Amino acid sequence: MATQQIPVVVLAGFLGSGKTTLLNHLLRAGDGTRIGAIVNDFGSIEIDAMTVAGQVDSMVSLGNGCLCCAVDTSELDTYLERLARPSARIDVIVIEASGLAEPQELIRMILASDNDRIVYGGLIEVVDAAEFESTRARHPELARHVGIADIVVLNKADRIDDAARRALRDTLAELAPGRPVICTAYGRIDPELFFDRGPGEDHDAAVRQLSFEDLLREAAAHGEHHRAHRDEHPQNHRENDYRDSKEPNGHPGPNDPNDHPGPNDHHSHHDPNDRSVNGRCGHDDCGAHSDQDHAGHLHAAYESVEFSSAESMHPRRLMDFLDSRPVGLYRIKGFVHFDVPENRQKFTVHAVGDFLRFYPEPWPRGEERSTQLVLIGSGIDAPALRKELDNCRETGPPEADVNSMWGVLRYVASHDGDESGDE
Ligand SMILES: Nc1nc2c(ncn2[C@@H]2O[C@H](COP(=O)(O)OP(=O)(O)OP(=O)(O)O)[C@@H](O)[C@H]2O)c(=O)[nH]1
Repeated sequence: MATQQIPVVVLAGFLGSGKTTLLNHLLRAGDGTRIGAIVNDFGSIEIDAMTVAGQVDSMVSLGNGCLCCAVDTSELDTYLERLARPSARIDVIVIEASGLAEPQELIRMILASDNDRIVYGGLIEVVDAAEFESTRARHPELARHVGIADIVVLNKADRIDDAARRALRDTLAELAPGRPVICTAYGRIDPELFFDRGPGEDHDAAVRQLSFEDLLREAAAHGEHHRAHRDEHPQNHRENDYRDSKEPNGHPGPNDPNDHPGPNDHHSHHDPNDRSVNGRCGHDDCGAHSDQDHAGHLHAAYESVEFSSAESMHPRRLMDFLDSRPVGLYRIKGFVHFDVPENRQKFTVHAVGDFLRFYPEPWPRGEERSTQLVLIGSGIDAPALRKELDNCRETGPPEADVNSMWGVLRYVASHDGDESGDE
């Protein structure tokens, strides 16, 4: 018998636009809505997954590489299956795409799933107010991503002035006609706009948080294994097979679309009916349906470099590296360990274009101090970047003193938006 289906919302947006920040806000402000998060990192060190894992128990990570290019979607199917299991009592599943993913490919995967407990819940496209126009000049396909969104979040509104904000709103309204454009700072949106469903009456507060370990245990109890799943459900794993939507009117859209322009809105831009007979998503402008043809995908032009070090980093040498980073190196994220008196916290670092911030916090109990960085860019020299970072390590007795921290401390900002850093 049909039960209410769980909406699967795709959270997309270019590198560093604020997807993880928004997701963490939803997880904190969800007001009892049980959110299952699936995080897709581009680099093999899963920085986003680590950040989100601190906020939510029901989180699974699809690391390394763009999910949109997965020829074998069984991993996604497996995770959707786990999160949608009635015992998980999840109200909504959010997939945070990598900053280079093609959202229409993710949508296609969700629509193609034969899991009848889930339903595609809409695309939220996060736009970096400070970077959008220059990024769009380099990647015109971003306009297409905005064009297929159900809700556009104009994030980092704090970084531009009123006139620029008005101009951007107009541009986005043109790119996504009829779709709501919501201006935010630090992704602080009203969760009601995204999630139609509050917790059901049968939701016992005591069991509200189900840990990922619980999900794994449950999976083990069911003898579930990635391969087993594939063997059991070979129909899930056809390659280049675009099935029709399982349920043409599958959107739950419990909200009155006139009340809440949420992604589950019946007027969603992605009505499953809006698909041609071969099951493709039906958008003329999608242009990237072949699993082999990713030349037009954003990530085709980008590569990621991972760097890890058990040794502490010399702050001045690291700042020299960051200050002289090549233009193509658009995104850096990770954690840095400095062995400097009074500065031995975990320094989370984010660079997005010219933007650079450090966020010092105590190291979580039991977490080994180390530096882990992911660098993402276009036309970058990976071996040279790794070598430069290697040179920032303190391989002998720590040389850095408090004074050498000044360069770093100039860029310290708190997570809640205290913008004290220089640019
Ligand atoms: N000033 C400002 N900074 C923001 C805002 N939202 C996010 N940031 C900062 O932007 C940086 C990147 O944010 P993330 O949430 O990690 O961005 P993302 O889209 O998940 O990044 P990728 O997954 O790498 O694509 C972090 O330093 C955030 O603190 C905002 O509204 N204003």
